[in-house]
Amino acid sequence: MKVLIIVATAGEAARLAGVPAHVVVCGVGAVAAALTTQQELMQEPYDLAVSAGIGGAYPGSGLNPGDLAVSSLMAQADLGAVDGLPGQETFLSLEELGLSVQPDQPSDQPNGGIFPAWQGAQALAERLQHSGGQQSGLRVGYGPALTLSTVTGNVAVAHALAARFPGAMCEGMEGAGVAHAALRWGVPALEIRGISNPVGPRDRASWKLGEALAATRRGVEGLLGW
Ligand SMILES: O=C(O)c1cccc(C(=O)CC[C@H]2O[C@@H](n3cnc4c(=O)[nH]cnc43)[C@H](O)[C@@H]2O)c1
Repeated sequence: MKVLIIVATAGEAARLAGVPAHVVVCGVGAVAAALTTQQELMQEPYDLAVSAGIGGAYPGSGLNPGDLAVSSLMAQADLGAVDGLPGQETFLSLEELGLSVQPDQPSDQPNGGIFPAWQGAQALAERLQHSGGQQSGLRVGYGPALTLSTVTGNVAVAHALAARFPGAMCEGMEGAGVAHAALRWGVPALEIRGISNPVGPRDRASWKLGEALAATRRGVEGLLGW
């Protein structure tokens, strides 16, 4: 299987050195990720496009820093509108607004920026949990991977996002961009995130970057059968 791996930063790419896949650094954010994915898919055919790197774990995911999240879907979770008075705001998704990221979709089936993951994702998560996980204590979660342009910085918003996406595992800033570009090329997509921090109040000093990067590599190696 020929795999394209998109990471946001050079530090994330360095920790994937030597893996048998094409690893590309896109910069931070879904737009950067989509543009880079598109550019790579235009140049060569791939069987799978993967958004990989560090990420936050949602409350209720059961994941802690150093664990691993494998996506069941990639969602651009902040696409929509906020309605209502201050303190009583509700979020309206693109689907609720009758809008779509795919202009060719029938108007009664809008795509609100939610992209299903590669069909092998769940089996990968189970395999990683049962093989590597048992030896090293690595916990592997399988569920929605949310993409946001602004990192979530408080518990209330973290819970609201987790309520909108039941079973939400992780938050990053690129996954839906990779998935959106891949969809346009008919290439399956997947997101793999090593957990660096809980989603919520910003406490950058406590992030477990080394452990998160190691978990990301474990996930990528498991995917590539390496
Ligand atoms: O200093 C900060 O507040 C800060 C906030 C977000 C990310 C960073 C980075 O240095 C890494 C950028 C990279 O990290 C991913 N990431 C990691 N944790 C989260 C999160 O809780 N929510 C969203 N994104 C996260 C993201 O994909 C970026 O590419 C520093």
